[in-house]
Amino acid sequence: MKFKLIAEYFDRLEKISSRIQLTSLLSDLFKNTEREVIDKVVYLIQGRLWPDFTGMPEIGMGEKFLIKAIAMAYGNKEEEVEKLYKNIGDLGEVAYSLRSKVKGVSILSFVGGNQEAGELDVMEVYNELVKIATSTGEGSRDIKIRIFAGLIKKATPIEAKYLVRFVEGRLRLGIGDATVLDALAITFGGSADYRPIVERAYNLRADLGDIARVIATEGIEKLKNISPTPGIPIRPMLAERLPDPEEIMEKMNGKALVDYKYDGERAQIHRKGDKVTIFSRRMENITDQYIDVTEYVKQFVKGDNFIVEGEIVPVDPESGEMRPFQELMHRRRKNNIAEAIKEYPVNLFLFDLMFFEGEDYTTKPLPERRAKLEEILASNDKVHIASHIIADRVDKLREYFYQAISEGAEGVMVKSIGPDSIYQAGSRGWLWIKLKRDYQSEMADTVDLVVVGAFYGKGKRGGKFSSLLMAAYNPEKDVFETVCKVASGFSDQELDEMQKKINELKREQKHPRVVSDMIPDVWVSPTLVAEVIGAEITISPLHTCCRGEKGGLSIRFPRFIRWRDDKSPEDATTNQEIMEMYSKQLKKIEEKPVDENI
Ligand SMILES: Nc1ncnc2c1ncn2[C@@H]1O[C@H](COP(=O)(O)OP(=O)(O)OP(=O)(O)O)[C@@H](O)[C@H]1O
Repeated sequence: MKFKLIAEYFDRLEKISSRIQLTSLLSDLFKNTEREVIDKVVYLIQGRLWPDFTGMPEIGMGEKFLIKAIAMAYGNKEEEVEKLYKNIGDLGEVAYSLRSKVKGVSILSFVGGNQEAGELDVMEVYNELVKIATSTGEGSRDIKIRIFAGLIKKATPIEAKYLVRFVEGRLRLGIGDATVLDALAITFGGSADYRPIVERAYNLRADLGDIARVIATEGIEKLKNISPTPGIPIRPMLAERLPDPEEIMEKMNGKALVDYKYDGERAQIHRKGDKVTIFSRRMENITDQYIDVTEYVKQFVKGDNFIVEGEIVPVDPESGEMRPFQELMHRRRKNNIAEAIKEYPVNLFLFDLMFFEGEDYTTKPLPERRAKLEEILASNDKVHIASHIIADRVDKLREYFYQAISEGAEGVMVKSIGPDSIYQAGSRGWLWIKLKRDYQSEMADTVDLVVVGAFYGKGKRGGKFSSLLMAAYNPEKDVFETVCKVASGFSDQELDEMQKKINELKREQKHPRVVSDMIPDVWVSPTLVAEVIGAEITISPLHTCCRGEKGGLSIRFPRFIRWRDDKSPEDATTNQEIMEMYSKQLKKIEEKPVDENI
C-alpha cells in the first residue's frame, strides 16, 4: 500500500469540520487500506508507532534535528531552512514548500535509484520510522537524521509534510479511540450498530491496532470471542460518585462490599510466565518504576498467567502507615530509580482479579472474583487485599468511611455484590460508587476538564496566554463541550508551562470534536487534561455542556488545581457527570431549611 494515499487522507482529515465527516472519511481510508497493514495505519493516524503500553520509544525528533534532515534531503543550507521556519512556524509546511521547489530536476534523477517520488510503501515508511525510534547509543543522532533525510527525499511534498509532523510528535489529527472504533464498525461490520461488539473487544484488549487487524482479517464474529490477554491492558472499570451514604446504599439495594479507597497509583498487574508487567490507569507501562512490586507479585501471588488490579501506596516502613501519594513522584525519575525504590517503599492493595490461568473473570460477579483473589494471595506484609467489610446498613457504611479516612485513605469504594456485578471494563457505572472525604465543599468534587482554547492576558500578562477554555467529554457523541473559562489558580511556573503546552497544540480552526459557542484567541487540539474546582454549577447561555432550552451548564469561579497527565481527554469528566453534580447541588439547596436560605 502506498504511503501517499495515507498522507492524502491526513490532509483531508485535517481540514474536516465535523465529527460525522471525520468518521466517514476514516472509514473510507480503512476501506482503501490493505488488511495486512491496517494495524500500522491505525497507529500512524494516532501519531504513534505502537500502543503506549508496549513501553517502546516514540520518535519525538527535535526541531534542530529536523532542520538538519530537511536541509540534507533537499540540498539547502540549514540557515535557509531555519529562516523559512521562522516565517512559516511549522516544519511540516517548510518541508512541503522546499520539496515542492525541487522541480528543475526530474523527479526520477532527484530521488535517485529507480524509485519515484510517491512510490513510498507504508511498510517501508513504518520500518524506517521504527529504526529511527529504536536506534540508541553513540552516533545514533546522525543515523536518525540520515534515515529521516533519506525518507523525505523519496517523499512527495504532502508526504514530507506529514512525515515531519509525525516525527516531531505533532501529528495531531485528534482522532480519538472512539472515532476509530466507529469507523471500524462501519467499515467491517457494515454499520455503526456493530460498535458495541468492537468496543467490548477493545475494552478487554486495549490495543486498537490489534482490534483493527482481527476485525479486518478475521471478521466481526471473531471479535465477539475475544478475552483478556496477559500483556495487553484491559481498560479500567470506573466508579460513579455520590456524596450521600444513604443514597449509595439505596443504589446498592441495601448491601455492598465496601473497600478502603487508597490514595496512590492504580496498577493493573499482568503475569505471563516469568514476566510481570504493570500498567497505569492510562494503560502506560510503568513496570520500571515498580520493580519491587513485580517481585512481590511473583513471590506472593500464586499462578503464572493472570491479571490483577490494585493500588500502589507509599508506606512508612517502620510503622506500615500510609504516606502521601506525592511520594510516588520520586519513582518517575529516570535515573537512580533504585534509590527511589529504597527511599520510598510501597505496599500493594489488591481489589480485583480479571483473568486467571486461561479463565476470563471479567464476566463473573465480584464476590467470585474476590474469593479467587483471596485464594491466590499468600500471607505476607507487602501485598494485601484492600481492607473491606460487607455493609448492610447505612450506619455501617458511614462508620467504615470515617475509619478509612482516619487511617489515611481517601474515603471508600462501595461495590455491588449482586449477580450482575461483573468487571465492566472501560466504563463508568453504578456497580462501583466512590465516597470521598472532600465532598464537603459546595461543588462536591473536583472535575477533570479538557483544554479546547486559550485566551491572551491583558496588562502584565499581555501577549501571553492567561486563561483556558475548558470542556467536558460527551462520550455518546464523542465530542468536547465547553463548561468554563479558567483564569485563576496557576502559579507563575504553571503559567510558563502553559505557554509551551498551548503553543504546541494551538490550531487555527476549531477542532471538529469541539462544540463551542465561545471563540477563544486560539483553538487548541483537545489533548490536555486539567483538574479544576469551582464554587458551583450554574445554567449559562455561554456554554455548550448539557445544553437544553435554558442554556448549558457552567462551573462558576473555576480554579486550576493541577495538570492530569495521567488522563487522556476521553477520561475527562463527562457531560453526564456534570449534570449529576448539578442535580445533586439543586437537591441540596432544596433540602436546606428555609431560614438558612434567607
Ligand atoms: N479499593 C479500591 N477499588 C477501586 N479503586 C480504588 C480503590 N482504592 C483506590 N482506588 C483508586 O480510586 C480511583 C478512582 O477514584 P478517583 O475519582 O479518586 O480517581 P480519578 O482518577 O480522579 O477518577 P476515576 O478513576 O474514577 O476517573 C481508581 O482509579 C483507583 O486508582
